[in-house]
Amino acid sequence: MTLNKALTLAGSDTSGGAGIQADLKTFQEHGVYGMNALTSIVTMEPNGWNHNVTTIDVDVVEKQLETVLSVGIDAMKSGMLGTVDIIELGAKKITEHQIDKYVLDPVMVCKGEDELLLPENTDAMREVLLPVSLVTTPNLFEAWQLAQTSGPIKTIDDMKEAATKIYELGAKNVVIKGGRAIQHENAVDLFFDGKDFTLLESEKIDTTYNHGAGCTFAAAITANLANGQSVKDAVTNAKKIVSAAIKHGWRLNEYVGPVMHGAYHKFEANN
Ligand SMILES: Nc1ncnc2c1ncn2[C@@H]1O[C@H](COP(=O)(O)OP(=O)(O)O)[C@@H](O)[C@H]1O
Ligand SMILES: Cc1ncc(COP(=O)(O)O)c(C=O)c1O
Repeated sequence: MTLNKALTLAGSDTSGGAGIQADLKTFQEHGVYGMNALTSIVTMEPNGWNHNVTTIDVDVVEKQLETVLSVGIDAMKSGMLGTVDIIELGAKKITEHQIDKYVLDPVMVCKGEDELLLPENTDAMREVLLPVSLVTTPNLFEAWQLAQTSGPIKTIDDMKEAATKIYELGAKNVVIKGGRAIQHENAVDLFFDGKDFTLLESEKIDTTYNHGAGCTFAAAITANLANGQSVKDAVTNAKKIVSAAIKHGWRLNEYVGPVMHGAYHKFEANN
């Protein structure tokens, strides 16, 4: 038996809910063999849970990418990338290795923190990663930054405007995650393939235990693509996975509640 293979180029969330940990757990849930190239390590201070980010040297990131790409992959995603050098390296490898199933999760902030990590990273993602992506999955804040719309995205019409701009920047498919913040009764994501807008709706869950939701969503899309699904099916099915993961989110400690990555298959797949 062989398994389809996926690569995540992302940071390590030492607390286990987001980052490569979320990606590899989600790949596993989809029967996909996960491999990774680590870009950064996020640690938390026990007193207050403030985040510290240590970036991996770009040469070491390149060696990891070469290791995985020499094996061969069916799909790839990226998450927290750390520096412009790593972003440019990612784009170069995607082009050189003709990776056509690449999902760009343009991670700019950790949940609950509004401050942009590094503005130059956003510019580099816009310029070199959007054009090589098959799908990109910004949240409302990230879509605003990538599309450079006049103000924050609040409504479905705002999402449509931003999705159109991000498509024009080169992403072949755009999913803007409305989540709990969008002005709508449901958690609505907007899917745009350059032709049609599709709203993906699920019940808005009242929880703060949502750490890792964005990573889990993008990883599920990547796994579905690795397994041969169309982009639209991959995104639609990933929405079910992340909704269940949020619904069953849980309290890790007084500071953070991760999603339950495997909740869909554990609790809901047979209902
Ligand atoms: N409270 C919520 N209830 C239901 N779905 C949600 C909720 N928050 C986020 N989602 C969904 O989870 C996925 C990830 O979104 P989000 O958490 O906004 O991403 P990110 O982690 O990048 O900020 C999206 O499909 C979004 O609609
Ligand atoms: C390594 C890493 N990647 C990505 C994220 C983003 O997580 P989320 O999926 O909650 O947006 C975080 C947040 O803490 C992180 O530590």
